[in-house]
Amino acid sequence: MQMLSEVLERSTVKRRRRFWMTNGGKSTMSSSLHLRIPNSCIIAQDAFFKDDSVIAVDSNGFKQYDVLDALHMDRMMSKIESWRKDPGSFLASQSLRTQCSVGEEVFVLIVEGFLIFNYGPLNELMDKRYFLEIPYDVCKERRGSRVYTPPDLPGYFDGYVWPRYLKNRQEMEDMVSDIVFLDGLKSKEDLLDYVYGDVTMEIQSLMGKD
Ligand SMILES: Nc1ncnc2c1ncn2[C@@H]1O[C@H](COP(=O)(O)OP(=O)(O)O)[C@@H](O)[C@H]1O
Ligand SMILES: NC(=O)c1ccc[n+]([C@@H]2O[C@H](COP(=O)(O)O)[C@@H](O)[C@H]2O)c1
Repeated sequence: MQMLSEVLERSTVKRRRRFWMTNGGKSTMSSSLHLRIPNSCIIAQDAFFKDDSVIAVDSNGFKQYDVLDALHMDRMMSKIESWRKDPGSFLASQSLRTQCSVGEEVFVLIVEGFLIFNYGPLNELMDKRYFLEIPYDVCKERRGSRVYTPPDLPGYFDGYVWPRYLKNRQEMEDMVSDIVFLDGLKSKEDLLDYVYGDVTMEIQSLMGKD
C-alpha cells in the first residue's frame, strides 16, 4: 500500500494553463479542451465577479468591471489552492469523471479568464499561457450579441471595454513574456487542435522527467 502510494505520488503531475480577452473564445476553447484532456477541470474567472452593488462607476456612468478590483481574486486563489493541494479530491468534489490508469495520473487545471495574467500571484503558478486575440471589430460584434448581468450600456464597449482592454493588455505585456498568442479568427477546431497538441507534448515531456 505504501509502495503504491509512493508510485502514485511520484507519477502525479499537475499542470496549469490559461486563456484570455473578452469574447476571444476562452470559454469555448476551455470547455473543448476539458473534454479532450482526462483528469482536467476548469476554474473560470467570470465566476468571481463582485456584486454589482460594489462595482465602481466612472464619470460617464460606466461600471468598472474590467479591472482586478471588480473580482474576488482571493476567492479564486483559494479555489485554485484547493485544487493544488489535492487535485483528485477536487475533481471528485466537482463530480468530474477521472480517466487515468494507475501510475499515470496527470491532473490538468485550465484557468480561464480575461484578466488572469495581470494578477501576479496567479500568473506565477502557470505552466503554459495562451492568449486568444481577435481584432476590434470582431470583438465588438461578438460582445454585442452577448448579454451580461447587468447588460452592457449603450456605448460601453467603445467608452470602456476596449480602451480598458488596451490598458490591461499593455500592463500584461509589461509583466509577462512567455505567452503564446493565438489568432482567435481561426476555426474553433484548428485552435483546439493546436492547443491540445501543445499541451499533450508538454505533459509527455513532464512525464518523461519523472
Ligand atoms: N474560433 C472561433 N471562431 C468563431 N467564433 C468563435 C470562435 N471561438 C468562439 N467563438 C464564438 O464567439 C463568442 C464568444 O466566445 P466565448 O468562448 O464565450 O468567448 P470568451 O469566453 O472569451 O468571452 C461565442 O458566440 C462563440 O461561439
Ligand atoms: N459576469 C459578470 O458579473 C459581468 C458583469 C458585467 C460585465 N461583465 C463583463 O465580463 C467580461 C469578462 O468576461 P468574458 O471574458 O467572458 O467576456 C468583462 O469585459 C466584463 O465587462 C461580466
